[in-house]
Amino acid sequence: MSENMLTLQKVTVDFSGFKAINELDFQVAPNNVHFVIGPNGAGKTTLLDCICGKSRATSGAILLHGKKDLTKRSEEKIVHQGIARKFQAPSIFHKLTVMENLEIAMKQKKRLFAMMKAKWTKTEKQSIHDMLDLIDLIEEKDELAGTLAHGQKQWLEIAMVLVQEPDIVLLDEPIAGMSKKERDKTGELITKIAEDRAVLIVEHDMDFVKSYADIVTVMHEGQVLFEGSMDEVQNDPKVREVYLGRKVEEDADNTGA
Ligand SMILES: Nc1ncnc2c1ncn2[C@@H]1O[C@H](COP(=O)(O)OP(=O)(O)OP(=O)(O)O)[C@@H](O)[C@H]1O
Repeated sequence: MSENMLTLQKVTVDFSGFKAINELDFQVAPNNVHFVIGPNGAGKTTLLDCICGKSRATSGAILLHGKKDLTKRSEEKIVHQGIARKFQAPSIFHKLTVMENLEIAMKQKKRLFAMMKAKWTKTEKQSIHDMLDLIDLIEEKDELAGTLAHGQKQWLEIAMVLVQEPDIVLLDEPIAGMSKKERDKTGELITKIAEDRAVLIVEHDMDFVKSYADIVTVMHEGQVLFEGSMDEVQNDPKVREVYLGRKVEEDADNTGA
């Protein structure tokens, strides 16, 4: 059995007495597309925040490859150690080309000394080309990033995360605002990404989760309510009671059904 890549042991995130995450035990295994779902306020974003160092765990440990407790490390250090996050809103440089955006991401990975040498190595050039190929933006490489379609901007940002060669990629609602075609393409991209690393995704769109999940964790009140395949999740009475049952009604209200 493969060793877990990331392990959270009794992690608590306490905001002035309110525990958004409460003694959470949680694992992410390599090569898994791992979704986190749950009602509003369940602690999903806080989970990503404390893994990437944006919020601090008040107690507990976060271990990468069974060692290196990340709870005291800076966000920058955590990225260097192999965990990279893409936030919901794209933060690409609109006035730079697609290629230049990827080059900037690549430079962030290089250490200052290496950066001063300036020239790209053959391997780095190949890596940028592979990324453009992966996100299907080779033809658009010289276009300004600001002119790309919404989905293409999101894929570019995913590629900017990937050139940093993370072991784990964290994604926050990656398909928000996308067309059906863009969603399908994003799902395929995520599946490919997970061939070499783990992908942990917070998502509200259950059809998307169902199509691409290897494993689904349902959170509720800062803890794991249930974990398993999407079929198991959908058939679990506790999950239906606190989340999926309510969600079906909410989604129907939102679409006016
Ligand atoms: N910085 C903060 N200070 C105080 N409370 C916070 C802070 N960040 C989050 N919370 C609270 O922690 C709880 C969990 O929030 P979180 O954003 O992690 O939930 P979520 O599951 O991602 O919800 P949603 O699906 O609505 O995004 C919420 O009650 C939220 O109000």
